[in-house]
Amino acid sequence: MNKKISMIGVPMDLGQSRRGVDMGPSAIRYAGAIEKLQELDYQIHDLGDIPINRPDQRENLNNGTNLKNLDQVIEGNALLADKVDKEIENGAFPLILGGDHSIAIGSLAGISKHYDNLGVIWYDAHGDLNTGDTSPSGNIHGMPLAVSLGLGDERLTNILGYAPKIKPENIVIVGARSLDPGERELIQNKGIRVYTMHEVDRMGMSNVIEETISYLKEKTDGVHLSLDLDALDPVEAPGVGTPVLGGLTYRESHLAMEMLADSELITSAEFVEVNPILDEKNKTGEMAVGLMGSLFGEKLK
Ligand SMILES: NC(=[NH2+])NCCC[C@H](N)C(=O)O
Ligand SMILES: [Mn+2]
Ligand SMILES: [Mn+2]
Repeated sequence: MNKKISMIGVPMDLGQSRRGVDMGPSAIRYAGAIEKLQELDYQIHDLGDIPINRPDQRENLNNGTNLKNLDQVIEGNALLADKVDKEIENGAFPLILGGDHSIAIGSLAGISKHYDNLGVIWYDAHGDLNTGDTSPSGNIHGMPLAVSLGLGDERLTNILGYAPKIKPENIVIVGARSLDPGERELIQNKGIRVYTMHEVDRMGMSNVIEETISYLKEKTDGVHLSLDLDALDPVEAPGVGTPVLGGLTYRESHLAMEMLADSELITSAEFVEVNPILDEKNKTGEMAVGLMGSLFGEKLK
């Protein structure tokens, strides 16, 4: 793995409706992310947080659409995309801390520029494959994967001036258990590979990740891990804004991260949706750091 990591916080909470997820980057740092990675011999450059324009009085600048806070989400993601782009150019591994999942729009915009066939592992209870037309909520954090496929509002899909960012056959979703009708249709039509909780239960995480690795290995030249903490079961990881029962365990997730570390496939990553206001003593932030450790090669022997 690239030993040079650039850490970028994105205190974004405008892609959804619950306050507090803007404190996610602080919670993850406070749980010891930098120390953990230093212990593993990485050289960490913490770039601090991207400034997010969050007026106290939420104006809901929808810009004539049903997408909540569209203007501010675009603004924040454009800044993030630029920063990520530059860090990769400098030879660093971008490690992005959220913030709600809408920030994957900016991450992927900045990352994918550098690859012909970027793979994406979307570790999430949700598909985040909605567009303005299919979204039940208007929350942009339910749309970043669709946006990255080039679907939805052009101001989102076109960040950094190109689209699409990724190809459907280069995506693997793991842990899904809440998919809206429009998302299911898209998965079918585009042939996106999804391991729902049903497959995880039947096959076991070990086989799921083994298949994921061999599926992506052949055709990608880099793989981004987008890890939404709500992939984990909310009994274990309560600090998330859109919890869904029946999720992945912390142990299972560790195994997944360890196998990904061994594969040496991952070239960028983000940890999103940690909401310390909804958490219990920063437990979810600590889990994010624990999983990060495994992803970056932490071993007991
Ligand atoms: N990143 C997330 N937690 N996304 C939750 C999305 C929930 C729902 N599918 C929606 O579109 O509103
Ligand atoms: Mn989710
Ligand atoms: Mn998500």
